[in-house]
Amino acid sequence: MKPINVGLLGIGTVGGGTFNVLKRNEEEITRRAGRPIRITTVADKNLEHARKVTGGAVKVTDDAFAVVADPEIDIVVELIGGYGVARELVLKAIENGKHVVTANKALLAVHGNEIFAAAQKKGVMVAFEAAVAGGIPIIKALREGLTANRIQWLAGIINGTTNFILSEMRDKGLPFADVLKEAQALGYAESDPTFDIEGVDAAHKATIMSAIAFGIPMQFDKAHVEGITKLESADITYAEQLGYRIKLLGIARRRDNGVELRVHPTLIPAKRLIANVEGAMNAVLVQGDAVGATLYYGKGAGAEPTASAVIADLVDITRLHTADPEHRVPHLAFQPDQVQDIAVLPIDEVITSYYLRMRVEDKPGVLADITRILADSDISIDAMIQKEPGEGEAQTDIIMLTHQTVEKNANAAIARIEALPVVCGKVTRLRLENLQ
Ligand SMILES: NC(=O)c1ccc[n+]([C@@H]2O[C@H](COP(=O)([O-])OP(=O)(O)OC[C@H]3O[C@@H](n4cnc5c(N)ncnc54)[C@H](O)[C@@H]3O)[C@@H](O)[C@H]2O)c1
Ligand SMILES: N[C@@H](CCO)C(=O)O
Ligand code: NA
Repeated sequence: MKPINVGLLGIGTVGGGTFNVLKRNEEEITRRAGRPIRITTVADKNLEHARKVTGGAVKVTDDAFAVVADPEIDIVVELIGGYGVARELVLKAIENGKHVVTANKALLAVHGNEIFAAAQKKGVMVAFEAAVAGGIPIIKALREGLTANRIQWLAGIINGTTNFILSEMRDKGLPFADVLKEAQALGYAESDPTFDIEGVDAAHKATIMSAIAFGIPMQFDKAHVEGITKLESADITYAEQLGYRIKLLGIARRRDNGVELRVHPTLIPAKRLIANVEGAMNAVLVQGDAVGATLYYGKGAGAEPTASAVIADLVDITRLHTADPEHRVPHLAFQPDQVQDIAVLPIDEVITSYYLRMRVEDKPGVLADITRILADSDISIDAMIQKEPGEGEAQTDIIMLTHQTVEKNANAAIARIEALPVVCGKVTRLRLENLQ
């Protein structure tokens, strides 16, 4: 059996994992793929490290462009990351007629439309299972397993670093900065960890999933992105008291007038399975009209879990590459000429429930003033806590959970509440999803 030849660009965390798993499970993988998958060349700008990992078994170079131009290479695996050189290398590989496997969600969310169009034109495959939720086969599930369904919404814990931070802060009371350093040492974080903690990485992944779920282009620039850096521990505690957990969720939801695409800290009922996903684990909940709710769980980051997805893509390509391009699974689940230009809704138009925390004067009638404003705006209250003021304190906290409303309506009501003389400072507002 003639091996399929792979050029590996970047042998860091994921590249190293890919190299090792491919070697360890070589026989089993060959039995599945139908022919050996052989890494023939590794390109990494850190030559010494690349030589150490590969142990002299393959050709090592610091010139990734030479690899994408090498006529012997059938598949290029891009594990460098970022939008710069990675974009150039992927486009060059496609131009040279090579299939591409990438774990680079940033690249696909921002330049995916260009990359998939180029691949389509050239008749090559671009596979990216590792780009969303690492080892969980969520791309496969959305693209192939759920094709009978009109997918209504999906919501996922799709950033291991932030889920790890939230879990460790809640369980062990550890400070944010210390836990972030630990996540970096464990290889979960992006090279720029602000992408993790500010929600950008999760938004890249949600963007990719929204395209496959709804048959729309990548619209990362329209996604609403909020991270966990402004989250206060008081809200994590109050949420627990009300029976909720706070998770950084990536949400994509079909509405009559467009698609919601948003990442933000979200209260979810503690009794939901997904609320109990802890540490660096990921989980994605997908609601289809025929299948109902389905939940996908597993390791979303780290060397070997991510390598698992990279290699699954290599096997898929090995099996399919001799197939007529017309008969392959479409890159983005829908046939390329069937992608619909459905717009992502501005965040003001999103429909969700809210958690509101406000500091108020401990005076009669305060609660009545606040509930009147909410009633005027047609916002129902679902649950409430009013704290006793501390010893000698003239102020106290009120926490409310509301029913669903359009965000602009909630914002207008909150502005009126903040204008009340008995309300001190800003109202803390978090979104809440029941995920049903
Ligand atoms: N680490 C994870 O758990 C994880 C999970 C899923 C997806 N990803 C994605 O996988 C990709 C790789 O991530 P990683 O964590 O392995 O990163 P990494 O920083 O550990 O590895 C990147 C490697 O690329 C090399 N490199 C950088 N510029 C280069 C260039 N111009 N030419 C050749 N080599 C170059 C670096 O020397 C390094 O060895 C990123 O797109 C990341 O978002 C990572
Ligand atoms: N930085 C990412 C890696 C996996 O994509 C995370 O923490 O989930
Ligand atoms: Na995946």
